[in-house]
Amino acid sequence: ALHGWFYDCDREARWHENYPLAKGDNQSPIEISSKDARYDTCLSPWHASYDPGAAKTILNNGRTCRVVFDDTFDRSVLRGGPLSGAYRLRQLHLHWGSSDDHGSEHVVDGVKYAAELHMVHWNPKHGNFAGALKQSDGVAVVGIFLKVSEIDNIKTKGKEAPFQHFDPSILFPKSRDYWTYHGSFTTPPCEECITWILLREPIEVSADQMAKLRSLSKNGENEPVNPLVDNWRPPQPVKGRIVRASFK
Ligand SMILES: CC[C@H](C)CCC(=O)Nc1ccc(S(N)(=O)=O)cc1
Ligand SMILES: [Zn+2]
Repeated sequence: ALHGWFYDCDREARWHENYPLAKGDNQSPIEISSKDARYDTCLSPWHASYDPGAAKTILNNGRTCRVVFDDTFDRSVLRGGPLSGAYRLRQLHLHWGSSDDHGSEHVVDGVKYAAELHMVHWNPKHGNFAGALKQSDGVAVVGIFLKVSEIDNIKTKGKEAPFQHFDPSILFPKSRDYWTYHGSFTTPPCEECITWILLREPIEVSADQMAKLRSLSKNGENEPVNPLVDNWRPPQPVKGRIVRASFK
């Protein structure tokens, strides 16, 4: 992006100086209050059909760890839930803290999770991703909370899954229960083009896996080490938006 932007607190409050949308009325993330969410019986279940062969690369862009997928055709798609039509999976990435007690972007009943996984999909009826960003129904992001499992007292050996055959639907928790609301990118330019689908059930990751995330650096090779942690935006004003729940 032309203008650099940063996460440390006071800097986030200044994003709007170069990215006016950051002060919009539909910004993300938000605080989810489960008691204020409205159970909507009309909400249908969401379905993902992902092709593991669509996974291409994993990269550290200095702001997050991102896995990109081939989205040149309807190869890995998300449909149903609050969405109409099939949305193409473009990339997934994470936001995490410097310790297990914070790191997620959305906060649920005051609970911050250690990390939050975002699976970013776009609506092909808008031609391409850049076009989809300009539409309020252009993008759908599935947000999945990560909490550190208790079983971490006993060291578990993590398996390395090759990314060429990586099926992201393995990351989905058992329950498909979700909250949905209309919001924005949580990083500049903060377009308000996102239908958020936040899964209620977090998935468990080991302390080793969290430590792996925290071992990534913001800096490039042969530069002073600058740990890539705390890459989360704080909750933004709800401004009267309704959060719907797919469950009672
Ligand atoms: C304007 C073009 C844009 C920089 C293209 C790159 C991109 O995909 N950005 C992006 C995607 C998802 C989120 S989030 N965290 O899921 O809301 C935040 C930013
Ligand atoms: Zn994100």
